Amino acid sequence: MSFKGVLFDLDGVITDTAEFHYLAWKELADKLGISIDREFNEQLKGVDRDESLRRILAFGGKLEEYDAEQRQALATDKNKEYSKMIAQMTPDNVLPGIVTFLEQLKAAGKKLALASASKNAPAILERLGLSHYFEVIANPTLAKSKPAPDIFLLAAQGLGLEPQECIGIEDSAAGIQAIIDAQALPVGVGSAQNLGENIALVDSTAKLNLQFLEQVWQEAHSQK
Ligand SMILES: O=P(O)(O)OC[C@H]1O[C@@H](O)[C@H](O)[C@@H](O)[C@@H]1O
Ligand SMILES: [Mg+2]
Repeated sequence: MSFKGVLFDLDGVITDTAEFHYLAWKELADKLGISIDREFNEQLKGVDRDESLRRILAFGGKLEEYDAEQRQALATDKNKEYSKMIAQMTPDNVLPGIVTFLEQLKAAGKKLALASASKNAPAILERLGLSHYFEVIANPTLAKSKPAPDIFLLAAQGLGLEPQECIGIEDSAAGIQAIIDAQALPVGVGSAQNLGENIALVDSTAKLNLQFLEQVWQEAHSQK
């Protein structure tokens, strides 16, 4: 038996919007007098908009200064900047190897779903010209933020599969935790230092391919 579905994160896996999120948050943080760097940014990856802002404010010791309504206004400002960046995106912004990988998965009859925390996900997939590969885009407004497993559970359910029949692909620590807790099989894009020692990893999306996923699946299931 092999896996039947693949549940994809978007930002940092399919396209490098992780960088745009960072730049937009950094601009806002600078205005608030809070200095964030790329190392701190790892804690924002995969996490939803309000929780990201809360983490930035807490990092600057200013969380108590802003109530939910003020945070909402700040998050809207950030999203305006971010929206300007994504409006410039084209199919050239798809990360290396991803189109070939999606083609391979489709040809092998795998079902594909998007399990992104981003409310901008449908617009980004459109700009990248990739919407038609995905049967389901799980709605993040119906799910608790990663590391809760909800968005992956929703994505698997949308495909009509059990999470145990799926592989989840993520670039964030929060997302890997969500995949594990959903009981799907995680594959990380990134370093063991950021994502953990005990999961299958690639250091570049160019290394994602069907054969690699089949191998990871067989290894995980032969250990049982
Ligand atoms: O603000 P958006 O587009 O709804 O995105 C929410 C989150 O989506 C995740 O995919 C990103 O990794 C986070 O950095 C981001 O905060
Ligand atoms: Mg991501």
